[in-house]
Amino acid sequence: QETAASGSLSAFFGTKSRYAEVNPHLLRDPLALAPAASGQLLPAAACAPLQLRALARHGTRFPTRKQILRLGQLHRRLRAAPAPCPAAQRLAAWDLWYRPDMDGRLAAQGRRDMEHLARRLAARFPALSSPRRRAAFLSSSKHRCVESSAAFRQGLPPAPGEDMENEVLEINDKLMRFFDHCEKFKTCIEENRTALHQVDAFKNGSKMQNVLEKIANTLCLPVNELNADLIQVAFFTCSFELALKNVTSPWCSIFDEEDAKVLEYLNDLKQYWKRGYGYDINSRSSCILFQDIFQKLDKAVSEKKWPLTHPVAGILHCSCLQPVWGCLCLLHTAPRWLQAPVAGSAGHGVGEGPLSPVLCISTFPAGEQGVGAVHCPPLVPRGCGALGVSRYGSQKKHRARTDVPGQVPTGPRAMWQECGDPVGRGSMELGQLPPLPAGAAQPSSTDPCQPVVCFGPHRCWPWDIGPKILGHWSQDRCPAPMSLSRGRAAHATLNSLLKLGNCPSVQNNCPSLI
Ligand SMILES: O=P(O)(O)O[C@@H]1[C@@H](OP(=O)(O)O)[C@H](OP(=O)(O)O)[C@H](O)[C@H](OP(=O)(O)O)[C@H]1OP(=O)(O)O
Repeated sequence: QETAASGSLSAFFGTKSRYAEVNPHLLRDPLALAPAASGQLLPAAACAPLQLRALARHGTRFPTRKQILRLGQLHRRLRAAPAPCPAAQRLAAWDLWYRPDMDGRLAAQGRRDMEHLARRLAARFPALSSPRRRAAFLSSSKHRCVESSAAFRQGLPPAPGEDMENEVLEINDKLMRFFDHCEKFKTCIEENRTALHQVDAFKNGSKMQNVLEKIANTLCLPVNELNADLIQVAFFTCSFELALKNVTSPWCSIFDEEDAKVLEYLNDLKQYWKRGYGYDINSRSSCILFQDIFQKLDKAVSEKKWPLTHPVAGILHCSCLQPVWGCLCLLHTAPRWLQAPVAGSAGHGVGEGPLSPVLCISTFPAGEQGVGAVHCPPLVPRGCGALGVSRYGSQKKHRARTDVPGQVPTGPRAMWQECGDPVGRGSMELGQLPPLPAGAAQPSSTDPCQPVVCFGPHRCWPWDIGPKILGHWSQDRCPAPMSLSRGRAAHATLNSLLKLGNCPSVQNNCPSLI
């Protein structure tokens, strides 16, 4: 019965899915290459790859500290008052083997994931991974990513006569955890308590309440002792036990498929509003990585040198892959999400299954017609039409995106230009700014992460100098500019602006939150 439970739930684990979920053949043979998807345009055999940039999420990890502490809280509650319900008894007797210091660390399964991934990539691109060519590694500073990079290296053919220990591993959080370095993202989304208001609304809505009541009943607990976070961690534990130990945990037995859909939707909502199309800055925060990739690919294409430059593997987080996918228009798209009214309804808006862990892009030196960007299986793009392999040039310049957050990407818009547009949606024109005070930095025209404050449609300033510039403006004429009150930095700026009596009439460069 429990095996059946885990089997039917595993389609709803979202970002916590075990990797083989998207490629079930890997359960039988972890080195088997996925067959080409039907209709996929693969590079002609005559094409020789020039350069490979792979972005991969780290291998299977333990839960983060935050989730382990939540699980401990629920487990303690179940142990404190052994209930007459069999499910509660089973869970109380379950061995809580996670410790807070496991905090998202790479697990043994994660090391295998990465080694096997490298071996599959090497088999797919033999010319790029020959022993003569050393790979370079970029990694986020998180231990799970650093350890994943080492495991990935183990899977590549050893370079003869070279000391693998001395190979290049660059820890680069500006590229591999770009969201931590994007001021606008931090201000408007990360530190802004209202940015995920739809997630909070869903947690407190009727769909979630139904799940809470069912589980409370199953566990013989008062419903007011449960909440969405506790139920979610119980569900995550079901997924972690499957991914880490390949077992069906007793935690799975308290959920049925209807509950799983609601919990999948809850996780999807977080990803959508924090990493996906919910806000433009989510994908734009990845511009620095996006540009780095395409600049290096451009160089490889223009130089067409042989032997070729090193393949570069970047090991990072799901939270980084999703914005990059957003830039490339590869994320599961929004319409089904948005059809679901916000508070308390779900079901039909549920996401579309597990996210793929790897995006890799490579270029082929066959001239304009043959230059291609390859999205390694198992990435199945949604919402932008069939895209297994696409022309490099069109991928770079013409990925369709929408101007309306959360809607289906439709019209073509040059990503290059988007990444170079600091405010977006035409709300800033540098040429029309009033003169900057002596010594003040001009807002960068290429950094979408730089927060700016706008006064009037064409008067935008770097966040920190706005108040100084406008100190002389007239007082007492402004209604409270509510649009500025988002996020900690926004509050700080707003306070100083109000003291100065200025009238910030447009926006703080945060996306609209309603
Ligand atoms: O597991 P959670 O819920 O703690 O969320 C993880 C994040 O923790 P946070 O929400 O910031 O406390 C976590 O953030 P940190 O790297 O710990 O700052 C990651 O973003 C993680 O993604 P990945 O597994 O590293 O690819 C996140 O995992 P996903 O949400 O991508 O599954």
